[in-house]
Amino acid sequence: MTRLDGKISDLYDEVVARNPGEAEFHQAVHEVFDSLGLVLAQHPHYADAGIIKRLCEPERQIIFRVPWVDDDGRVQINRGFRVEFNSALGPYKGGLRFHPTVYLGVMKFLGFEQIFKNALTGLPIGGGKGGADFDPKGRSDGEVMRFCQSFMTELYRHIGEYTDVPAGDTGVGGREIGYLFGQYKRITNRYESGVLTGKGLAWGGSQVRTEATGYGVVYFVQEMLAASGAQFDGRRVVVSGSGNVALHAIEKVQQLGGHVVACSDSNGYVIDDKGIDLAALKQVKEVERGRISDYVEHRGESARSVTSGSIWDVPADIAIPCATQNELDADGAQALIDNGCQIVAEGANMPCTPDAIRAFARAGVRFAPGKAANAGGVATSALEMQQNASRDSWSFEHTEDRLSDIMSAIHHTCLATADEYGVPGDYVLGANIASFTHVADAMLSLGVI
Ligand SMILES: NC(=O)C1=CN([C@@H]2O[C@H](COP(=O)(O)OP(=O)(O)OC[C@H]3O[C@@H](n4cnc5c(N)ncnc54)[C@H](O)[C@@H]3O)[C@@H](O)[C@H]2O)C=CC1
Ligand SMILES: O=C(O)CCC(=O)C(=O)O
Repeated sequence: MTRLDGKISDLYDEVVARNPGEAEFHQAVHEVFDSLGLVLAQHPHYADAGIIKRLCEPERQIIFRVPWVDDDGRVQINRGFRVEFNSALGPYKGGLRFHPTVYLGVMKFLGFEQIFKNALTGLPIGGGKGGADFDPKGRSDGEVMRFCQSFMTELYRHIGEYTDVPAGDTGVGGREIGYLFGQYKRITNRYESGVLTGKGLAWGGSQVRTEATGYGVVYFVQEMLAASGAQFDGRRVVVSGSGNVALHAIEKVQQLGGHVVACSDSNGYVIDDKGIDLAALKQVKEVERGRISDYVEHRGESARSVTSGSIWDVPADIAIPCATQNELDADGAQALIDNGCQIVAEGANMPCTPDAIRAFARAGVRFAPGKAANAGGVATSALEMQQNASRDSWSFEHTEDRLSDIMSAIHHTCLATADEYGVPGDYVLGANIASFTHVADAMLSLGVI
């Protein structure tokens, strides 16, 4: 990572020293700090009031044991987390991730990002994140249910409609939210719909929440194209991943006239010259829960599977990384640049390494950071909270219109802030500065807490 300037560099060194061994958290903090020099030059009072230090220290970090019994009758132990990072703008809000790579550093990077992402939505939600080092892959429904019930048996005492509102993330979808909500309801004897989002449509969920992150990132790209008078219009798009965010990003690109030619999972990627067939992909990933290579069997000659190399070698006008953190490095960025890619928008959280982002900037590739581009998911969660609070349920069309308006407003905020600070077109600086000042001003109003 590059060296930061002056006072902000000392603050960064302090964060690293206070949070040893948490590389992903350091990376997320560094990315935000890299934008703050410009703000502090004009508004030194943010540093004087200790706002930056306070922002880097979670308000509360909960770590707990999650014991459960597998199908063979063996006792399994996992570690659960909830990092309640910042509640200046509203109750802590952010997803739960179930994945074997989960540890405190990943939870803190995701919770830290969530503060700024949620601020950009303009909705009253603070930032938090949670999860467990549980691997749902290969587990039966019964095992997933018992795990979720045990996880909630501790988590329930920390969350609530006005306190902390978890949702899904990697490894946590509708099935898991159902089991978590069921256990919360049972323990508390309260039908508190607003305690979780991403619920089923029959029991308090919102239309469009499932689709929202993937649709939202594509709406954001549509705005980036429109800013230079362009449209999707048959442009070649590569989307990494094949989970919730990727599937719905592919769907929306296709609806808007783009041509998605490749997608992936952790085993490799597929290229389909005729364009990814979404029905076949959903069959493989959502019904059969198979590998991405199985897609080829559904498609015949137009598709092929690649298990070595990188999806970023596939020529594309637009790249939308939707899988996981640090999946697109400097080599991947160079391959995209060499093939003429013009736009990269992060559907996942922090999928591009700092070197990749610098390479895009040098090459003039327009780059949208996740905290702006993938904010549609959490924004629609906040819309779900609004519907729960008013005991209402909106139509798909109305909710999607709200999502599209929110993504357009975030795009406008990024560019307007970048202009204001003399860095036109810089989405990273625009997103970081706009969200930082929003949260920082709220924190200043609330006093030293
Ligand atoms: N679900 C949501 O509403 C939101 C998710 N995100 C972020 O989007 C990303 C994906 O999340 P979801 O789609 O919800 O998770 P998911 O669990 O539904 O899907 C993850 C996908 O990524 C693939 N994958 C994992 N590691 C990979 C690798 N190294 N290379 C290629 N593919 C890989 C998996 O095979 C799977 O297809 C995560 O970074 C998550 O934090 C961000 C905002 C909201
Ligand atoms: O909908 C939510 O509350 C969480 C979404 C999320 O985890 C994210 O934006 O990364």
